[in-house]
Amino acid sequence: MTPLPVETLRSAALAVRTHAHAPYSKFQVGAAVLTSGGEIFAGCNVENASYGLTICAERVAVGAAVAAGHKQIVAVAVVSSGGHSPCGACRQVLSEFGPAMEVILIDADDPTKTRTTTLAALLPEQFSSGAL
Ligand SMILES: O=c1ccn([C@H]2C[C@H](O)[C@@H](CO)O2)c(=O)[nH]1
Repeated sequence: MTPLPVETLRSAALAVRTHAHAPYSKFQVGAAVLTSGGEIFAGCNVENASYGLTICAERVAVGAAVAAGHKQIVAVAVVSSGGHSPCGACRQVLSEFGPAMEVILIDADDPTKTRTTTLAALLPEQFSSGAL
């Protein structure tokens, strides 16, 4: 298996995080997804004055990949203060396009503090098209 371009994903996630629209929570998140073809798409969280219409960084990144015609995701890098893992909704949306993807979690306060897990570990017994 080809090694993951962790540094490139980390740079993309760190760069896009600077564009986060997070005036309410002040919690900025950047995400970068890697497609099976090697392309990288990035997204940041986009909050809204209504609060409930906020879109997470991971889902913005997935949307960018899909909008560009890429539906197979092999890895996602997420950067936030503390290096937190994706929320439940994002785990489910990510699973649609890569149930076995690698998940790289980066602490924005110290980007050398990076840990890697898998979506299968974060979301066991994924609900998928196979159920329908
Ligand atoms: O997985 C997550 C969890 C939260 N957020 C964003 C949503 C909101 O803007 C802020 C605080 O929840 O962080 C993400 O982007 N991804």
